[in-house]
Amino acid sequence: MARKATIVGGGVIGGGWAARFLLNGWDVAVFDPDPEAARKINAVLANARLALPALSDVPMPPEGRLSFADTMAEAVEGSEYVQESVSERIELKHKVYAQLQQANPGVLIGSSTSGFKASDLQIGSPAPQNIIVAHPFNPVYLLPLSEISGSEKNTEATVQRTAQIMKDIGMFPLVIRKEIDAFIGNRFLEAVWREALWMLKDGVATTEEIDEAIRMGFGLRWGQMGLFETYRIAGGEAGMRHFMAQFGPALKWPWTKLMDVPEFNDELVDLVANQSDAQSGMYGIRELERIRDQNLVGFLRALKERNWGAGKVLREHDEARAALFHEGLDQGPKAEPLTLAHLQVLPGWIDYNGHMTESRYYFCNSEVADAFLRLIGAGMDYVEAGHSYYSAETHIRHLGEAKLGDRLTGTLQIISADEKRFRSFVRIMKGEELVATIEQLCLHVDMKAGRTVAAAPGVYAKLKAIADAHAELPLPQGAGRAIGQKKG
Ligand SMILES: NC(=O)C1=CN([C@@H]2O[C@H](COP(=O)(O)OP(=O)(O)OC[C@H]3O[C@@H](n4cnc5c(N)ncnc54)[C@H](O)[C@@H]3O)[C@@H](O)[C@H]2O)C=CC1
Ligand SMILES: C[N+](C)(C)CC(=O)CC(=O)[O-]
Repeated sequence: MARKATIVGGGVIGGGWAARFLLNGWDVAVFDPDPEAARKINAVLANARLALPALSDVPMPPEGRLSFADTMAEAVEGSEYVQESVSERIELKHKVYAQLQQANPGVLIGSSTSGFKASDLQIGSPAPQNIIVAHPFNPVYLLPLSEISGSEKNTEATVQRTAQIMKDIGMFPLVIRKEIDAFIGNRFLEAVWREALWMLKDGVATTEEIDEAIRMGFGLRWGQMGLFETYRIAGGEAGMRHFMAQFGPALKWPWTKLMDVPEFNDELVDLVANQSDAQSGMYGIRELERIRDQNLVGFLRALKERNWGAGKVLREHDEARAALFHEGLDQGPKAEPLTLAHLQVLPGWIDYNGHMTESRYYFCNSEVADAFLRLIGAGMDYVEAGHSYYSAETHIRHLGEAKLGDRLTGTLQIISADEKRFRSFVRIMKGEELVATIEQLCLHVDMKAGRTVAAAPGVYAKLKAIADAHAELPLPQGAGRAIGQKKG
């Protein structure tokens, strides 16, 4: 049965949380008295469906069920976790916790608050130990950070449970070691924000110039290394100590107006809002969200390739999902093709013809073949020890169409095998429909010597057992075929 999360407050952040939980397979019940809430959440969800699955080639679990509740009690019934995302008003948050805890006394409540401490949120609660901060960053469905901040009333077990829930939905829980207003991220962002407002107010720069200064330069650095690792490199070979020696004195120079705040009045609001309209008003907000999401997906995927920073979190989440997805795939030799992969057609797999692009058929075959190699004991350990199977020849037949979101299954039949090679026949199925077949000859190679050799006895024994079982099957239709062309 799917796990259930409750989202109270379905605005910008609640919508993002709902999308993250749903796309990770949780059922989600939303409570928000705003009559527009369902429309807004569905708009966020539509963008999230385009973006989140595109981070990975590992399929997401089946999407959870989204429901909108008429009361908070209904929303929280049977729920494992509540993410409170109502407006940033402490008395409103207190009111919400009172209702939630009355309806479901033991439920764990994480707050999206941008700055209230857990001990502020817990005031007046009969069960303060169950209220904790889980502060996300927008867009919640793409950015992994969730700052977990508890008070002395929270037990370590509660902190760890919240952190585990965040991990389960692909986030990076950063447990804050001391209670402070605004945690780490917003304390930092607030400093940057104040400086930006001063520069606007003083006529030093426009909103656009400030954004260019960030996105053309240090913003790119921060996304992958943060502040300290970046400055360590800036110290040259002598590293951080040299950096400190050179730039330490600047702490006393008048570089910043941080100690003061510009007056918050209509004039300042107009200045910022008008310049922002001039800079970006040609895009709708949902359109800007999609642009942002696509940029983030590309950036995050690049980090994942390098297993670095946020990319590492994505990779770990992929591995956890892949393990779940492929659970139970290990199969003994039987006179039937082995079902070895479950795949989902992702946004990046679609070509200009609106269906799965050619190279992904080869990718699907690789997923099936790699699962087969693991099954016979020729996985990564075997490769690292110096032996592997190389593809020598491949023939793909496209028999149907795979479209965005389709779930595909890959089966493999061994047509023939000996110590040095095997010939496989992979079927890519969409339900009962045969979408493609991929026939391949693989050679067993000593990677160092660069030549074919006999497989290790243990590997060959497993391969042979499967090949013997499959010898009872009829030769698949289309096996051994060359490209056919009817004379017209
Ligand atoms: N917008 C942002 O960039 C971020 C906001 N946050 C925090 O997330 C929380 C929500 O902020 P946003 O989503 O930006 O605000 P928002 O204004 O977009 O959404 C707030 C939602 O709460 C709903 N609401 C009001 N009273 C309610 C009640 N009694 N029960 C249920 N729902 C109720 C409103 O109808 C609205 O849909 C705040 O605590 C904020 O500090 C955290 C990270 C980033
Ligand atoms: C502006 N803000 C304080 C609501 C920002 C956040 O809380 C985090 C974010 O997404 O930048």
